[in-house]
Amino acid sequence: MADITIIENAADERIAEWLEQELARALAATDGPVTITVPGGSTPFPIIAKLLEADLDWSRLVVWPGDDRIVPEDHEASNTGKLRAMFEPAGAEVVTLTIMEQVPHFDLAWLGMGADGHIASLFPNTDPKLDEPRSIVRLTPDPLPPEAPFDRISLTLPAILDSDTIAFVIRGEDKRAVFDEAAGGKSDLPVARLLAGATQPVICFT
Ligand SMILES: O=C1O[C@H](COP(=O)(O)O)[C@@H](O)[C@H](O)[C@H]1O
Repeated sequence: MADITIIENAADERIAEWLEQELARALAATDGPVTITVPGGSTPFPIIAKLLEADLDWSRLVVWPGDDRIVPEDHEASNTGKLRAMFEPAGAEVVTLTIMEQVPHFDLAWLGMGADGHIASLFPNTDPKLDEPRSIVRLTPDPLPPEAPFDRISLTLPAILDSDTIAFVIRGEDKRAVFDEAAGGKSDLPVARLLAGATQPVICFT
């Protein structure tokens, strides 16, 4: 079972500071690129806005959306479009998630979670597996989430787990209960399957 550290009631500034430290450490450890995957939805963007105030060598950061909705990048539901609009002016690269991409090892895998226990776009109905041979898959959530009722593209569990550290931001009591059950091995939701396969440190900001 994963080694999970929970940081309670973390404000966006606190999470951005932690991300800055992680990125600074990774950048200092190499002359090459530092590669992270980040979530979409709504939770991460105010945190990313704070993070981008940091004085880092953004030109060496490669950002992979962990998932996206199958919509044009200028659609309001596009995770990639929002990430590109934020990270690219700072000098970072934002990858377009397609099933043709070769997914690298991530210095950091940052995840959100839905109240249904989905992570990235690995929804419960899609039965994500730890031994999935593909790194990126296209999926249809069922039921379609009303806030973003679109087909999806997503990193798979093995692709997310190929990372040095996993960080979650889980806001709200309903999500927290789902996360705690998963962390305790008491559910079989996608988040529980990921945690069951995690051998790296996991930090969860609530
Ligand atoms: O649809 C999605 O939802 C999850 C959770 O989003 P949140 O706004 O409730 O935190 C997100 O992690 C995922 O990337 C996104 O596509």
